[in-house]
Amino acid sequence: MIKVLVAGFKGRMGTTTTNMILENPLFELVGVYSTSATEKNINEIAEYKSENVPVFNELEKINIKADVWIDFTIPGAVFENVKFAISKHMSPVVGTTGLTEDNLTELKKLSKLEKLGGLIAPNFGISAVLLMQFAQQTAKYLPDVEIIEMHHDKKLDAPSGTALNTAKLIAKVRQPKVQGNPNERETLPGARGAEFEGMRIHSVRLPGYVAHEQVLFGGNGEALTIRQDSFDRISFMSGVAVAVEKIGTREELLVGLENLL
Ligand SMILES: NC(=O)C1=CN([C@@H]2O[C@H](COP(=O)(O)OP(=O)(O)OC[C@H]3O[C@@H](n4cnc5c(N)ncnc54)[C@H](O)[C@@H]3O)[C@@H](O)[C@H]2O)C=CC1
Ligand SMILES: O=C(O)C1=N[C@H](C(=O)O)C[C@H](O)C1
Repeated sequence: MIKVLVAGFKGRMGTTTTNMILENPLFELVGVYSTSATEKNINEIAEYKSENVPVFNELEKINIKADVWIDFTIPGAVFENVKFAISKHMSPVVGTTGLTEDNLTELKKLSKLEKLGGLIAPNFGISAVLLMQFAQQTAKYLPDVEIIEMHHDKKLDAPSGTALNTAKLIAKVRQPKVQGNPNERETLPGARGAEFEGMRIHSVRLPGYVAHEQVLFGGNGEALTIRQDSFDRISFMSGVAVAVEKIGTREELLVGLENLL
């Protein structure tokens, strides 16, 4: 069985992930971590009363060994968490957003030194992975593009990791260009959204939403819109399970679930 630790286990994604790990016969939950936890064992939580899994609320006090460290925490914590996991030879499987390019470079270096597989996935949902691939393909032919991401109103970061990654993938293949009227002027600041390499990214936050993205392409007298919707956090779980199963066969840190599919 693959031994798993879930960091951020009390959060929206952490709870769904903890349940998935407990239900999957290939996985064994050997520890959970959250800085906000007050319990010593997960069985103090009514929903998990028949389980026996230690709870940690400080990184340095984590004294168990897992094969895989799953991280769904917060942008401000993920870098230190992943460095810790790698130093203890636990393969990181990370959904938390907010890692910078410099962070990624350092984590890749550490994984290589440790000869340890790991995955950072901006999105574990297959619909989002496909959307990013289709968008990258489309941008070769329709370079005028705007991205709209829509999320629940508890989300901390904007734009979403998925939207930023979509823009990065598109930027790799499209001719650099600044879109819109060169003389355009915002009469309300922010009206044109965030700018990434000439593309605009718009972030919507509303109750009732989970995670959604539209990529809009415009051409001469035509347009193409690509959209994906995660209506439920269960949509991310098959991607997380694939990553946990396969990451032990790798010896480097990968970015993007498509590398394991
Ligand atoms: N890659 C993907 O497919 C997905 C990624 N996400 C990302 O995952 C992250 C978590 O999202 P949610 O579960 O919605 O957030 P959440 O706010 O519900 O959960 C975060 C949890 O982390 C805990 N936490 C805070 N600091 C911590 C630390 N230093 N160490 C351990 N735990 C800590 C909090 O107490 C909280 O319980 C976000 O960055 C989000 O963008 C969310 C959904 C899918
Ligand atoms: O915070 C979320 O909910 C999500 N975060 C990730 C992101 O920022 O792209 C993945 C998904 O969009 C859900």
